[in-house]
Amino acid sequence: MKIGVIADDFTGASDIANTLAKGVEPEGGLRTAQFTGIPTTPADEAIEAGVISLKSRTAPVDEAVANSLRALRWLADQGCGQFIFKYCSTFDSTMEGNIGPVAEALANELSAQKVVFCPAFPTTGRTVYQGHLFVHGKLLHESGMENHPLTPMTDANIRRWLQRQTEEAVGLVPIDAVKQGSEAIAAALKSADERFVIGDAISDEDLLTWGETLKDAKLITGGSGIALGLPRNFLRGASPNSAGSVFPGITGPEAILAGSCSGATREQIDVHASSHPTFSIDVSGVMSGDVTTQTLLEFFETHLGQAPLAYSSGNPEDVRAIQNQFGQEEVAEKLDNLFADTARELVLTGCKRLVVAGGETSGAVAKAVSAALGSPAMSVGPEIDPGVPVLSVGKTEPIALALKSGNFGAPNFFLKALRMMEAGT
Ligand SMILES: Nc1ncnc2c1ncn2[C@@H]1O[C@H](COP(=O)(O)OP(=O)(O)OP(=O)(O)O)[C@@H](O)[C@H]1O
Ligand SMILES: O=C(O)[C@@H](O)C(=O)CO
Repeated sequence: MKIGVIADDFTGASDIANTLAKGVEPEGGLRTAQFTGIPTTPADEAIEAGVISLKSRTAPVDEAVANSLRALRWLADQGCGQFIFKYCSTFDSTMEGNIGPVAEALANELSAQKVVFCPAFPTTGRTVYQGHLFVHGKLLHESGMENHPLTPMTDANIRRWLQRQTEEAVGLVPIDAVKQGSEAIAAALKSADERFVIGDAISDEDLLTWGETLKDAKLITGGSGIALGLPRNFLRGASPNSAGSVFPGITGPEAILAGSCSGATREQIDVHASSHPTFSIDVSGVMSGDVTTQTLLEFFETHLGQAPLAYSSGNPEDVRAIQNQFGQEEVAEKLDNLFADTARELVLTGCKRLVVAGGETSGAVAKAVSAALGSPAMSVGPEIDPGVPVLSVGKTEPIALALKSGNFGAPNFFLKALRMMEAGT
């Protein structure tokens, strides 16, 4: 393995696995596998990029650090020489962490002198300018992310935000240096007094320049965009890598589960609901035990073949009200368990295509599904929408899985995902 990625959630892992598998023309991408948690056995030797999906974004700091270090050590054992700590393109974290403490631990373990932080992902509207994060041109804290149920982002100045989470001083490589090219970035990095440095980037071209600059960096941190230019560092001069280009279609029973409360997911639910059966999960009912896995399974069974969708997603006021009544962690845990148990039962009873929306929700579901199928490795198939590939899990009778980050995907994402799973490449 050449590149090892430690991703702090499952949709983020899928996102960067997609980027590494796709690469850019003419070189193409790397043979990439996404793992559910930290594998206990060595990886297939043909894999060039390994992405470990953790559920560490909102875990207690100590747990996030310990698991990230374990992941790093496993990836190092597989031969990786370069490591990426992948977090959200909206820098999802709290005042305490987990981005700062995890990055510190990884940097210390690798004795990395300079560590770049670049969440930019321009294709999905995330850009970093003068250390400020924008989402589709709006400052992060005015983009809707200020209402996130678990990690409300209330400051677009990510240099200041990261500084709250770490003892290391945090600097900036501004866009002027990036636009001048790789040598100017390298010089700016060298002359920066700080060990941690926010990297500006407002276009894919900027990210490719960063990729070239970071050719020999041991540790890089960011969104999936920062990986855009990395495969070509390994593949330049070789024939185009077509390893990931064949993905057999998977047909059969389908289900859609949405736990994300983001604006994009709620719009996708509305679009889907206009012509497909949907089940709105009553969260108070889940808390009281009136709504159970069985309730959801009955809904899916009744609507098999019609692209049925069950969702808990609510608007910010409803989410706040329910969290005030029952507690944020209690609600999240109950919903995660509900989605995980439902997914496990669905897969064990023949579901072949499963679409999931939301990072935490996807983590709970993907863990349950790969445990049910006895397979931690998922292979990366075609891209449905930017940042979301089709995955296949299981060796003999694989199922297709899509793990959609809350804010990603076109309004018709759910149907598109089910269709692409059938079509393959
Ligand atoms: N109606 C609801 N009320 C309160 N909390 C909810 C409700 N529906 C879902 N949640 C919780 O909100 C959280 C949503 O997080 P999740 O990571 O799944 O989505 P997201 O944050 O939009 O996605 P991403 O992390 O990919 O951006 C989960 O913990 C989920 O349990
Ligand atoms: O970077 C992103 O926005 C996504 O990959 C993500 O991390 C979603 O949870």
